[in-house]
Amino acid sequence: MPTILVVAIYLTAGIGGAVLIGWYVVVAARLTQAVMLDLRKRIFLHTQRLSLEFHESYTSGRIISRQTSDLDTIRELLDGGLNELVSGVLYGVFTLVALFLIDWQSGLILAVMGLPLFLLMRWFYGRSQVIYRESRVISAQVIVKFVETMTGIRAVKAFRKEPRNDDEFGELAGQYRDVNMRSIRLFGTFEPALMAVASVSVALVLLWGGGRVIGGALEIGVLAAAVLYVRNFFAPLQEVAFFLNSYQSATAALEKVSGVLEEEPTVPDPTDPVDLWTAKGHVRFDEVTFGYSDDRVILPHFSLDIPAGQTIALVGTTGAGKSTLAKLVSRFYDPTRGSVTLDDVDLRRLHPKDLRRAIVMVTQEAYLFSGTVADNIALGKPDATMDEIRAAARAVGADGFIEKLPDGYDTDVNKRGGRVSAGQRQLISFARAFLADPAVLILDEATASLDIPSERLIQDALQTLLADRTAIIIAHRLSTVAIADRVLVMEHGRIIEDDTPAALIAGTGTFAQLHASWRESLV
Ligand SMILES: Nc1ncnc2c1ncn2[C@@H]1O[C@H](COP(=O)(O)OP(=O)(O)OP(=O)(O)O)[C@@H](O)[C@H]1O
Repeated sequence: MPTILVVAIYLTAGIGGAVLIGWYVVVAARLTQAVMLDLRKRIFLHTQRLSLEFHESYTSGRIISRQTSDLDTIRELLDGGLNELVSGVLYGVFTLVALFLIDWQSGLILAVMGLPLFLLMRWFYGRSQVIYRESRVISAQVIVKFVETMTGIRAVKAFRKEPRNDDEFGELAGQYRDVNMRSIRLFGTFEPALMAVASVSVALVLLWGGGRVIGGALEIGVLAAAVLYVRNFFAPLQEVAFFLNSYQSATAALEKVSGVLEEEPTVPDPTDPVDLWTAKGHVRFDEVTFGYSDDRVILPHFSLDIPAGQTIALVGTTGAGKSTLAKLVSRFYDPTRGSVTLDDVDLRRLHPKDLRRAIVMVTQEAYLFSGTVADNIALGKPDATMDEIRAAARAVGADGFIEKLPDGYDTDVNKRGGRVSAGQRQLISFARAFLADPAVLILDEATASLDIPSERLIQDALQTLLADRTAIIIAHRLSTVAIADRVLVMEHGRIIEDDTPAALIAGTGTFAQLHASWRESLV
């Protein structure tokens, strides 16, 4: 009868254990996936919200490594590490208690051996922290190098940079291998040391217990059980060490991820925004001082008044601060001192929605997102109808080439055959801006990379695009300047000339000289 009872208990425990494990696996997986989903979304939303200043200094490769390898490391801990820790600790505690109950002296020996065990664990924990931090940094550098090379593949090929890149990547990948080897070597030292502590503990229990068995103070069966318990105590510690290993690796990754999540936008949304539903487009710089860093001022005490509806052309030597001025009008950055206003409202107080609707910047790169041509134009007004999209394309003269594309407006811009030229890309981005219909439009060197026929097409498109709105054009080509009402010549963050194109050409200043040499180059 007792045998049947024992067997029944054993069976019940076995089946109960299996059911619990099954349940645990599902619940743990659900929890892990929920945490990962949350983290993944938070990193994306947060990095997208961060200001341009962050993105101009934090390379895209580093952001990618936060989203990929760092998150994977955290997932590995949640996936496997936690149950190892829980089962390891429970197993260890139960074994120790059981050992004390059957023979307290053996239990005491094991408790004393806890000191070298603790020291060993602490050493391992400290070392692995250093190694995994290093590993996260190098792993990010490997991804950065890869992303940078692939993003700049045209420049890489043009300058035959492949061999140098191979060397640099090989060097980084080698460093990554080395740091991984160090973590494996650490484990390789830790495991035998753990086994040595276990063996010494068993030996001590055997020695002390053996003496007592010979003296008749202890039964041989109890000694055998004590030795088994001591061995059992150490067995799950390896699992705990595995946990510590993934824990350290995940902590290093989490440090990196939270570093990004703790970044605050340097251009914060206003707490008490002013509504400006229909902006007129009056832009003013009032005693603005700005620098990207504290030690270098780019725009010193800069003041400028652009009445609504005026078209301004910004001209000047490279590095004069033209793009910086445009970034301040778009509120990609805030001034260090002074203010930039739209219709007399400080941009810092404008509701972000109103700001984005009122001020649009078209950059030289004219980025097209994956999707159709129509999708890309509709970016300017997400709820636009197909008729509005077509009308916008027609207005800037983009409809001709779009209709010739394999699927017209439904052509996927990233698919073969859907690829468009630089000028066509520019026209699509003009159509996008036209549809957005902002009160203020900024064009940053929009025509710099075009050939003459495309440029002419674009000049026509520009005329339509700029009508009835405030426009700031940064142009190196003087042909673009001709359509402006007013030309500003910038140098070292200051305006040195400010007049109509005709008046400046007639004068003897910098612009007149620039214009004269441009005319000569045309002959
Ligand atoms: N993100 C940045 N971080 C630090 N310095 C910057 C940054 N962007 C520009 N600068 C510096 O600010 C100065 C003005 O740059 P800006 O791009 O405004 O000149 P620009 O007149 O538009 O020149 P270009 O005609 O060559 O585009 C330059 O000296 C440049 O080095």
